[in-house]
Amino acid sequence: MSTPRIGVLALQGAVAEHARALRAAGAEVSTVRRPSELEGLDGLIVPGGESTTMARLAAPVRLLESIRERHAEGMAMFGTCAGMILMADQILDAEALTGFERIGGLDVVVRRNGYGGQLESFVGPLQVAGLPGDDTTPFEAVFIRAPVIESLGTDVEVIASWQDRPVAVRQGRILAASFHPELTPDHRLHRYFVEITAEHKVS
Ligand SMILES: NC(=O)CC[C@H](N)C(=O)O
Repeated sequence: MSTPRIGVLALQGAVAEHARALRAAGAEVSTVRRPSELEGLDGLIVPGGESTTMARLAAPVRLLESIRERHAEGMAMFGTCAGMILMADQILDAEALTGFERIGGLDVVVRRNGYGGQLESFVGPLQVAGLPGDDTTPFEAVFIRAPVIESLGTDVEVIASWQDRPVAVRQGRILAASFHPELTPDHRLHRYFVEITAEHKVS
């Protein structure tokens, strides 16, 4: 199987950390700032940061619409924190996103900042189902102004929960997490995404 090509949306947020983790997980990595840079990608990570800032920066070149189209054509997506917010079909407490185009496609309802503000950031050890290699060692998940997943559709599989609430989910070739998997040296979630991307690779 050839190496999957995975982009990292690089408008704002934890871009370099995702790129490093993806390379360590065996992908060929590039950054994406404009629609033409989505060409030939098998997968895309939309990082954490600030969903409102990303939506505003993407708007002039209609980048989020292009991501939605490329996903419909087969590109896998992994949204972390703000990235998950942009992929959610419904967002609560999202007045600041009103009028901005989003990606959508993930059948969940999320609440922005549902885990509180910056001072409520925390690290939670998670059991994540289906990770490549070892899925018994807890994954140290970093939550920063994280979104709460309030509800999910029947096609959405919960792969990790924190205090009885889902925090990582998969829906076909979409992976999403409330937390920041790129901020710790544990690359198992990135490897999992590389595997999903390779499974759905069209080229
Ligand atoms: N760490 C994060 O990505 C925070 C997300 C932020 N609360 C938002 O709405 O985009």
